[in-house]
This record gives sequence, C-alpha cells and structure tokens, in this order.
Amino acid sequence: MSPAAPSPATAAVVTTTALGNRRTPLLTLVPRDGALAWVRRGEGLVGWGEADRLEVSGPDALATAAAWWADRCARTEVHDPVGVPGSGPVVFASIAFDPAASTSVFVVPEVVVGRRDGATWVTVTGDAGAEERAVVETSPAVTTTSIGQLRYADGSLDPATWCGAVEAAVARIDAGALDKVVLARDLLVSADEPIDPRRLLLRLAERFPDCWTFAVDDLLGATPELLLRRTGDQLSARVLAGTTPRGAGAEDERLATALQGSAKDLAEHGYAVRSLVDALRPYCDEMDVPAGPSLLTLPNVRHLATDVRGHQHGDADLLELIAAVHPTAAVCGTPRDRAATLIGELEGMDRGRYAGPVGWLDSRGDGEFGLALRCAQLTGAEGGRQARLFAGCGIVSGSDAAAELAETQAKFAAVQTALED
Ligand SMILES: C=C(O[C@H]1C=CC=C(C(=O)O)[C@@H]1O)C(=O)O
Repeated sequence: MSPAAPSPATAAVVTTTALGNRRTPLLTLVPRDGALAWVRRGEGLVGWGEADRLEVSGPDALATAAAWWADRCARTEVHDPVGVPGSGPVVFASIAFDPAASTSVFVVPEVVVGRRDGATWVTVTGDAGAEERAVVETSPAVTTTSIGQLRYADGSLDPATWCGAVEAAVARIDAGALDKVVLARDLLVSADEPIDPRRLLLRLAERFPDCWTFAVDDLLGATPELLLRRTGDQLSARVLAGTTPRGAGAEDERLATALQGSAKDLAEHGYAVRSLVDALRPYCDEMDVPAGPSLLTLPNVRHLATDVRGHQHGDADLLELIAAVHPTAAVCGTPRDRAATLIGELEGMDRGRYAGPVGWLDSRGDGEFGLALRCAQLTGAEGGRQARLFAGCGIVSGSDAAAELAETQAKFAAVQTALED
C-alpha cells in the first residue's frame, strides 16, 4: 500500500445548495486535468482537485481502502444539509481488474458537484476558500478543440494472434477445463493534438445516454454495466453478457432476434448472472432476479441484460460487497479462478483498471460502481496524444474467433467514435 500523503487530522466538508438553480451540464464543469466523473442522463457526480488520494494493491487492497475511507470519514467534520446519496464526503475510485496484482486508485476531490432528481449541490473538502473557488470554477469549460488525425496500432496482440487465443480458449472449454472465459484485447491510438478528456466525456455522454460516463485518474469511458449500487440497504446491479453488433435496416432487427434466441449467448449470459447472484446472496435476505434477460440497445451493439435487486442484511460495506462480487463472469469467467488463470496465460497484457470496478462511495456507505468497459486509458505519452482502448468478449463453447474479433471492434467503436467526432 502506498498512500501518497498522510490524511490530515481533520478535514471539513461542506455541502451547499448555493448553486441549486444552475442547470449547467455536469460534464462541462470539469477541468482538463484530473477530471472525476460518474454521470448518466445528466445526473450523478463530477469532481476535481485532490484533497486526498490512496493508491493501493495487494490481497487486502479493498479492505485497506475501506479502512482508510472509514478512518478519513470519522475524522471529518461534515456539514451536509442535502443528505442524499453522493452529498457530503465522497471518494471516487477506479479499482484494478486484479486488485491483488495491480494498483487501484481512490481520489477524494476538493470539489464535487452533484445532481440527483433535478437538484444540484456542491461539496467542498478542505479550506474555506475552496468554496468560493468552486463557485468560480463551476463555469463551463471550453471543450471543442479538434485532436486532428488518429492513428491506430495493435496493442499487446495482433488480431490474428488474439483469434488464436480465442480458439485455444474454446479448445480448453470443450476439453472440460472451464465453462467460460472473457478474453480482451487493447488498441493503441495516437492523435495529432493532445486528447482533451472533457471533449471525450461529453461525446460519450451524448452518444450513450443509457451508459454511465466515468473518469477517474485518466481512465475514461461510458459503461453499460452496473456492477453494484448501494442505497441504504437496497442493492442493485445490471449484468450484461451476450452481444450482437448493430446492423443496417432489417438486418438490425434480425440480429436482435437472433441474439435473444441464441443458446450460446444465453449460456454466456447465464454464467454472468449466476456469478453475481451467488456472490451477493450471502449478504441479502431478499433477491429479485428476473427469469430471463432483456435487450439493451446501444448505438454500436446490443446486449442481453439482467437487472438484479437485493435487500442487504448485515453490515458489510460497499467495498466488501465489491470485493465479494468482483470479478463476475461478465469480465472473468466460470469457474472464476480457472478463468483468471487462463486470462493470464492467453491475453498477453496487463488489464490494469480496465474491467475493474469504477465509481464512487460516500460517507454513509452509499455508492455506485460500474465495470470499467468501453473505455480509454489516457497514457500521458507524447504530450497526452495517446490512449489505450480495451474491449473483451465472453468465450464459451461454440464461440467463433472471427465473430469475437468483430465484437471487439464494435465495442472499441464506442470510444473511437467519440475520439473521431
Ligand atoms: C468485457 C466487455 O464486455 C462485457 C460486458 C457485456 C458484454 C460482454 C460480452 O458479450 O462478451 C462482456 O461480457 C467489454 O466491453 O470489454
């Protein structure tokens, strides 16, 4: 564990509705550097500045982070007349796909602007002057500069080698070694000009209103998958697995109908739902799991989707629940351990925080975490002109490597279109 700096003995956190009447879109408020965001349909949280930061890895990473956040909250003087999920002290988090091996990042912003059910609030952590700065800083930023031409290069594996990995995975599945594994690949992008995260976030939010547009520590994306939301003792999740690209004209409907009737995709989806439900069940006294999936339609792909709800008993905090459910078979596989080992063997890359939980947590224990999918890691290389994109696919018996490669391309398109616009 490597906390960047020791927490101050006490911190003051003030939430105010002073900007309550302003309807400025949240994502236009964030600065170019250090943007923090979790926004869907214009509501959610944005933040900037760093009042505190924790970078952590190792087998107890999430327990360490939970203790750090609880300790920080206990030593914080809070004035929060708003009193809704996301008001008062908030930490944004981007957790590694493998928290034991890679670094997870937790950032407490100096300023958070939140919007929920049409009401807007501002929360300031730290010195009194920050509140005034927040008001000044909540003027919309200019975000329209073009980044020029984009050039793409293979990431860790070229497409043919990745298809070979998919075939190897199918062979292992057919030999009975496991039921499902999610294999991902990365794509490198270089632009003529530095990539402005604000521009990317705005484009993603415009094009993907059903997704959660997120940014934490230069990992930016619009995820359709909600790993876990906790509001008091109510838990909810949106599990996705099983995908088809969009088609032109009548072909689009044909693809949608085929997805809903595909035994392969329904099996792939079933593993993902079961992995979440089985992991969450010990923490719930009631669960509502629909008998079959619905269809989620996005501009680039359609997914099989299941919205799961649970009523929590006991006092496990949200990070403990996240540690229990992650990684689900939407991003890892079944059985989990064998799938994780095969990912390490076949993928040839470090996922970092791709496919890890990303979101926020408040001092009441409420929060929302998605899976960091359809995302780009801004690398800072070449003066901020480079990004690394990620996309993965669930592989089961019957998966076809060429179709899976096409699926990764359709998934990359979420960020590519936002960069190219
Ligand atoms: C792993 C990814 O997607 C997951 C979520 C939805 C559908 C998926 C699929 O059909 O394979 C994946 O399980 C990704 O977008 O990188």
